[in-house]
Amino acid sequence: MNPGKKAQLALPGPLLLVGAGKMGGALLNGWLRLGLDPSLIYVVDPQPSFELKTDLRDRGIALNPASMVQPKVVLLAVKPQILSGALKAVALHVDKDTLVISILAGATLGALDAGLPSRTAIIRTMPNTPAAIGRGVTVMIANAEVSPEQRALASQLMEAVGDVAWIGDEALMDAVTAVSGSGPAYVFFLAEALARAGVKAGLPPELAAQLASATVAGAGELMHRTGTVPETLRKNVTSPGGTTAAALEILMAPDGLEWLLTAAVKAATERSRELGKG
Ligand SMILES: NC(=O)C1=CN([C@@H]2O[C@H](COP(=O)(O)OP(=O)(O)OC[C@H]3O[C@@H](n4cnc5c(N)ncnc54)[C@H](OP(=O)(O)O)[C@@H]3O)[C@@H](O)[C@H]2O)C=CC1
Ligand SMILES: O=C(O)[C@@H]1CCC=N1
Repeated sequence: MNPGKKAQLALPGPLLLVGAGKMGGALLNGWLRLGLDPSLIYVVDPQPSFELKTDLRDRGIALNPASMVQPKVVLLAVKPQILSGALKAVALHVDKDTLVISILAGATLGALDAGLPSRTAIIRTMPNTPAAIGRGVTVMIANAEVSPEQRALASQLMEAVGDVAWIGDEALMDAVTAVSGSGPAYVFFLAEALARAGVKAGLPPELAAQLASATVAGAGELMHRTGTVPETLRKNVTSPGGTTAAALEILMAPDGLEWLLTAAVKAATERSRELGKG
């Protein structure tokens, strides 16, 4: 995380978070870590768990308020399957000065616009859960109603929790979702699978899990901190004729990991397109 961004994180008015689940909660955690004023945050989540209620109360954040000042930003973080119902509720809180930011997989700018008052400023984004620790990456696209100030505000909010990339072609959003939105799950599965492989190679389960988690986390951190491309880092581990080369012969075979990831990303891209069709 860039500590220089911390002091700049401020809102021009209230932010309404609609859906405080895994991703909405991750963004909320990221913003609060950076000192965003909790009194400006309102959360709507119809059936909050005891933990969520307690957590928000302890942080001084209003949950399901009976009334609120018109928000400057509405962050829509519900499941795509309930989009139309959620938009009906959100529309009540939207006026010409409100920026609606959606993080929903598949939900197009057109679909969002159709459920909101005409000429609503909308930004479609795809974040990921490392945002909770300021290490996410978010891809964004704005509709024509978004002002330069609203665009800057959205950048500021998402840059506060990681990297940001703006795109101009919405069709890319499905593949973006498949690579970075879902991507953390692939990496966590790599840690799970590596641990299980270690057990099959004879390691005690606890040690295998420790080694696999520390290796995935350490490798990611090394790439992050050095800024070195992954190919170079991989080659640095691979001694000619050594153990890594023996493993990579399997992983880099035509039907190896890249083949599997290509199929996985294709499946996720197609699923994102399907979600967009409702
Ligand atoms: N998880 C991830 O890594 C990422 C998710 N996304 C997107 O984020 C969105 C949320 O996903 P995720 O956080 O995983 O899902 P969650 O189910 O964890 O979060 C959704 C939250 O919305 C609540 N909710 C249900 N109905 C309403 C409503 N009418 N109004 C307000 N809140 C409501 C749910 O409550 P309850 O549980 O009681 O139903 C839940 O707390 C999805 O659209 C997904 O595509 C995007 C990038 C990454
Ligand atoms: O699995 C999903 O549909 C969401 C979108 C990206 C990550 N989680």
